[in-house]
Amino acid sequence: MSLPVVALVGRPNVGKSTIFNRIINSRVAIVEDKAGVTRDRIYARAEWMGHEFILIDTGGITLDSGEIEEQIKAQAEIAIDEADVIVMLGDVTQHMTNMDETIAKMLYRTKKPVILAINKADNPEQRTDIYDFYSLGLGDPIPVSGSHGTGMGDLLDAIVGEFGDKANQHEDGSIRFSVIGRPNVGKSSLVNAILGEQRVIVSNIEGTTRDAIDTTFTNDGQKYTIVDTAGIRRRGKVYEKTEKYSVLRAISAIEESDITLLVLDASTGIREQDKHVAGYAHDAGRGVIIVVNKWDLPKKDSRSMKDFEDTIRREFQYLDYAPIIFVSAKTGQRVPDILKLVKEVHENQTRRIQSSVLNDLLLEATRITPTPLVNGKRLRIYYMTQVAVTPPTFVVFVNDPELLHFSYQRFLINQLRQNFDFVGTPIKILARKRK
Ligand SMILES: Nc1nc2c(ncn2[C@@H]2O[C@H](COP(=O)(O)OP(=O)(O)OP(=O)(O)O)[C@@H](O)[C@H]2O)c(=O)[nH]1
Ligand SMILES: Nc1nc2c(ncn2[C@@H]2O[C@H](COP(=O)(O)OP(=O)(O)OP(=O)(O)O)[C@@H](O)[C@H]2O)c(=O)[nH]1
Repeated sequence: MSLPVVALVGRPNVGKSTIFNRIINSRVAIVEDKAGVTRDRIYARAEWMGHEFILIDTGGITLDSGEIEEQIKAQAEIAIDEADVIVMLGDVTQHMTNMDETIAKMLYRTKKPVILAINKADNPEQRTDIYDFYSLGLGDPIPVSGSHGTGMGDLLDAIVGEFGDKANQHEDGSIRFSVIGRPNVGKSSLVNAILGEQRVIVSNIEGTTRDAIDTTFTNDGQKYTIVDTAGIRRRGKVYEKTEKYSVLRAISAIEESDITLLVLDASTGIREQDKHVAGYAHDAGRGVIIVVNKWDLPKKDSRSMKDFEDTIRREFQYLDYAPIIFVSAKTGQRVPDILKLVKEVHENQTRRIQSSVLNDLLLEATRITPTPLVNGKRLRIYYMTQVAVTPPTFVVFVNDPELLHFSYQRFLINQLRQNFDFVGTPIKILARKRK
């Protein structure tokens, strides 16, 4: 479930974003760039030889003010705090600089694996020039050329070679959820309100590699883990005030959870930044619950809740599956219902439907709404089966996958939602050609 995080660091202009884009583009097929969701280019999922990971370009996270020196120090700190593997980039055309030494010195402090890659080694002579960089004391430098793409395989092999067995870390039967939202919506207050009623089993356990703090407790016989409360309780570093960093923090919390609570503030309404955070929650394919906090504040009448709900549905159309709950961390109103909802969504996202039942549904659905005719060719659906949970993923075997357009896919998803409880979870449909 949780993916390893790889961070790129290096002084300005060494080619971090070029290398970043190279690594991303090596697996274009997996990127799902959804329209309407703002993408931050500092973060992406990547894949090499079957190993999936998260790549961060720390160069994209800059402080509002500060000298270059301070900027790169903050970037190196982010890598040290967030990553499982750090890649330090140098530039062979500029040789080794004082700034490279400064970064290297910071990286000595970490126990995490550091890989040294030297960029702009575009030709054989330059590839021998990289040996200067041995004196950084970070091991064998790997020559790469972001613009030509050479050496990328060696770099990626070295990166994935450092991944431990991270995927099997969280198999303790607990439902993992994260609490995300823009600053000041009341995330910490909510976490405290939820925890206030619980007997916390384990708290403040440092993540194995990341500098994250998870909290585990049992409620009504079910174990829960709140992921990454470190990101919620400020640790007081300068870069934590930057928006890109808080987005990054939210993203790693989402990636490590089954369910994400997206917190909105009833007293301020929906802001642009809420939409960015919501987009990431949706993209990850996990369960989502929209929590409208500070419900004690607005003046209310019988329509207030419905009105707010309508606004949410309009602003976050892609989150149409997410239930909405109105709470107050301050008064405790409906706070106990949050965990009930988390448990329910978890049941839904792990729900498995038998193929025979699915095919009865398919028969009925295609009877009500016949499959479309596309350029004179009719889509034929032969069979449907569930292949995965979290999120529930269904494969439909068809005569021609190109004929299964978004609207009919949408129709099938709606049929599934009408017949089974999938509240809180996205549903994926994949088309395969029947042989
Ligand atoms: N010759 C050569 N130029 C490169 C290579 N990779 C990147 N460059 C160039 O180096 C410059 C800086 O590249 P970026 O990827 O923007 O560098 P960066 O480290 O992200 O820079 P900051 O955003 O300032 O941190 C650009 O002009 C690139 O075209 C390479 O492999 N060979
Ligand atoms: N009236 C009211 N105030 C609340 C409620 N929840 C939180 N607040 C207040 O809102 C402010 C922000 O709450 P926090 O819990 O610190 O918010 P946060 O989202 O963790 O903030 P950041 O750490 O900045 O991301 C504080 O002054 C809280 O007392 C609520 O339900 N009702």
